Amino acid sequence: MEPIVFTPRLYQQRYNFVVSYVDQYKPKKVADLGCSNCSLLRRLKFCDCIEELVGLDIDQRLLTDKKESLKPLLISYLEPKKTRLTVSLYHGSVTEKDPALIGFDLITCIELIEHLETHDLDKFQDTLFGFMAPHTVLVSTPNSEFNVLLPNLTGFRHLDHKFEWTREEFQNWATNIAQCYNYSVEFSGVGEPPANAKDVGFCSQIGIFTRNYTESEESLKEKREYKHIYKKVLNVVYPSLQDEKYLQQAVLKKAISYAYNMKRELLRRLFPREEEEQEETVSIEGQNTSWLVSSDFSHHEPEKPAEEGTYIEPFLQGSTVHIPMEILFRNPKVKELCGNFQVLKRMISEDDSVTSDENSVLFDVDLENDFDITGLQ
Ligand SMILES: C[S@@+](CC[C@H](N)C(=O)[O-])C[C@H]1O[C@@H](n2cnc3c(N)ncnc32)[C@H](O)[C@@H]1O
Ligand SMILES: [Mg+2]
Repeated sequence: MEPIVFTPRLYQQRYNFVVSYVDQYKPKKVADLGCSNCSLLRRLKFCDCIEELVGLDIDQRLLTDKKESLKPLLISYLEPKKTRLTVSLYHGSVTEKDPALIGFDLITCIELIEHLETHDLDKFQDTLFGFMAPHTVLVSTPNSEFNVLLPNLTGFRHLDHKFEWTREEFQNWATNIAQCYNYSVEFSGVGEPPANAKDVGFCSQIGIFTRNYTESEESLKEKREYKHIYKKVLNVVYPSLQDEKYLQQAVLKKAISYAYNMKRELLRRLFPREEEEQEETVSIEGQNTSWLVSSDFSHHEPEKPAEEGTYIEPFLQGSTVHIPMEILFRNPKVKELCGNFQVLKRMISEDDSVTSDENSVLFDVDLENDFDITGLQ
């Protein structure tokens, strides 16, 4: 029998299933039970909707080894997300009740249940559906009917599996739970069988449980009072635009590079290099060329005064280029980040790396050396 090759790999298809669910339903609080080497968590941390991401596993060594991989990368500091993301890892058992896992929108259990002994499975289902009671649960487990297609397989797919269920067995288990804990359940899967063996079903079967009720504040309050028994292995808050420090960095990066480009454009227009001047003249032949400003910089005045003392065009005064803040606020990204003009003004004026007066960002220009204003260059 030919070995079956899944593309993408089967485990990736399971993760893709979860990520597609997250993309579609945008849960904010997500936990992965039996998170193992944290591979799924590493993918989920890029989902912008998630604000709290938690992993739980009974294997402490694995969590300790992998926790570094969940810390923010340099890019997270350079491009902070809009929402604040907290990532935590806990060492503990899915059979134990701990308030750290209540109030979640989504809890995933990917290839976990078949690793639990029957008495632990009973405790687990009460902990998950009765205590944690998230809005949605995704459970994946092997479909034993698919095993006939796996060459050389004797027994279970993994040495640590305590059972492998047919579709009927899994669906009976899931339907009973749904009834008992007031959830609805639907079934799906990943790992398509080959065309000539469609009747065996997916290689991994998946149950999607959705809670039918809204949990009361009173019930949540009661659960919050349970003793904490999981051991925290990691708790890290990602940089985000919710933090003033990172918001200011992002605003400055956008606003100052925009201001810098305007400065360059203004100087290019005031002091065109010979070849550029010719190019510009050729390209706009037959059109009005009066904007090609004279290089007599000392007499260059701002074009349109807005209110008294405020100018809405960049201008050169002496050897300083003024880029009025109103112009910076016209940049859509700057506007989106700041929300209002006063925030932009405050962020720019508070930062020591930017020279500004009340109304403008200022750039000093070395006119003699950088531009041919004397005709000697
Ligand atoms: C097959 S691995 C699943 C890995 C991961 N979910 C994935 O899809 O890549 C099963 C994981 O469940 C964990 N596990 C087993 N029993 C557990 C328990 N009682 N509580 C928490 N985790 C448990 C194991 O340590 C292991 O990391
Ligand atoms: Mg397994």
